[in-house]
Amino acid sequence: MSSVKIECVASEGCRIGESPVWDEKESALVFVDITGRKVCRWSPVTKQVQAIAVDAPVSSVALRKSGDYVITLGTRFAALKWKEQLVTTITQADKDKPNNRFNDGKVDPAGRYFAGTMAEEIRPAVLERHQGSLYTLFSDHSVVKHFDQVDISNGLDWSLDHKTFFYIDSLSYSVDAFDYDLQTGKIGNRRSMYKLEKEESIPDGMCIDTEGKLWVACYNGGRVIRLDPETGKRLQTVKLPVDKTTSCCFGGKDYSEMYVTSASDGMDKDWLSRQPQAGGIFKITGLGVKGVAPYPFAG
Ligand SMILES: O=C(O)[C@H](O)[C@@H](O)[C@H](O)[C@H](O)CO
Ligand SMILES: [Zn+2]
Repeated sequence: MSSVKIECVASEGCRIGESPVWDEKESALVFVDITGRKVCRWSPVTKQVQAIAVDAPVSSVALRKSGDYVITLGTRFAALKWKEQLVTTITQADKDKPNNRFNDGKVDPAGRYFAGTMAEEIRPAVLERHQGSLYTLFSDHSVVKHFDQVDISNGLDWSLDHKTFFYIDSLSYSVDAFDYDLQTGKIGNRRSMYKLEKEESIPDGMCIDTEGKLWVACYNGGRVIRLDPETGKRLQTVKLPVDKTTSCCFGGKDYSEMYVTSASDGMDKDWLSRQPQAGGIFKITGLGVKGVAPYPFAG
């Protein structure tokens, strides 16, 4: 634990960096800048970020079995062809809510794309409440709504045995668990697994490691925390040099490195001058634990 090392690998300065995903085929980290309206790809070899500009807030990106990516764009699920820089709509959600947009999303172990919505923020964490819903995009491109009344739909992942779905609605300050049916993609029996402490602030994106423990990025908390879903206890805290840590994933060789995205939206000049790396991408090594490869969307 003492050899934990944190490095800012891309300091381009996202407005809201989010949804980091390791793309093994490309040996690169894919992520989005939500309000910057960009899908980005960072190569550890060139140390450069390539970006594709899109026409709406892009809140998550996922791998696709057929190659390339799927994204949540505004209130749409869309396909993104990287080389061609081509975005095509798959389907739209929340048609009756023009002020909404998608937020975090992730593909389940069976290849279904889960993503939730929220009202557009007036400023960070300030928005019309209860406007969001959680959706699944199936491989046949049909969409199912699981529930509504969500404030800020955020981090999600599945337990190693695929029997539990973990989910964060940020303004509940809770990491929740559901029973998960991998056969059908249905969720049920919601309960709180962990309540954030005050200095941890707002729970945002999360990912699971190969020991079945959850890593949660704490927005305004400047940290990632490792939780034990069995006991509901926090096992570890890793602090970062920026407050607005938004999400995390494992990547790199054998998924032994952790990547953390961050945001700069909502910070004034003073705050930004104290944290010049705000909006950067961070690599954490020496955690002594590995992650699970991301699942590609099956459709
Ligand atoms: O990164 C996200 O998931 C949201 O889009 C952000 O806006 C923050 O989470 C939010 O401001 C804090 O709750
Ligand atoms: Zn988020």
